[in-house]
Amino acid sequence: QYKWQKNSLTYRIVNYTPGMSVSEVDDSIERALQVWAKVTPLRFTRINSGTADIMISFGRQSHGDYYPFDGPGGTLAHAFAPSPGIGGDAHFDEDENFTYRSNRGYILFMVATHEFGHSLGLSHSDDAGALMYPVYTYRNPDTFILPRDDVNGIQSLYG
Ligand SMILES: CC(C)C[C@H](C(=O)NO)C(=O)N[C@@H](CC(N)=O)C(=O)NCc1cccc(N)c1
Ligand SMILES: [Ca+2]
Ligand SMILES: [Zn+2]
Ligand SMILES: [Zn+2]
Repeated sequence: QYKWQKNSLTYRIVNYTPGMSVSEVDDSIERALQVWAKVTPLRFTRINSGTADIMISFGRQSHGDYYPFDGPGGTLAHAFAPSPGIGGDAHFDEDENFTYRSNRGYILFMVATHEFGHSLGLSHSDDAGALMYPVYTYRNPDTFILPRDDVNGIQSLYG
């Protein structure tokens, strides 16, 4: 299964990161999902208990799957391609400095939008301007526009 077979998906923010307020994390996650919803028929509904399609959590080092994080730097987060169970889930490396807007540290909104691309079935792009390019580059979250390569990628799956 390489994509979701339904357009209505649930998500749950399982825990939070100390460096940001609850509302900043909630807003970053919601806006990241909306980036993809805007260019597809996908719709995201938040639940606050039970198992969602997309379970979102922060963890460090070994955190319950076979892909332990690596401390500050290196891997910032990872997400699993669509499938039952862990598919769709997004994990963020607690040892990173995630921020709401400042360019010191990693903008959670940007990292989350990238990770949710994976959660929806996208792999990395070799287009250096793409959000799905493997390496993080700072972009102003207030003026962010989803690059054409990413729009084409997601619409080839859900257009
Ligand atoms: C092999 C993967 C587990 C690497 C991992 C990733 O791609 N996660 O989706 C990751 O954290 N990659 C780093 C690469 C790095 N350390 O620069 C990254 O920044 N990914 C998040 C990201 C966020 C926003 C934009 C882009 N292009 C990439
Ligand atoms: Ca790391
Ligand atoms: Zn993980
Ligand atoms: Zn990635």
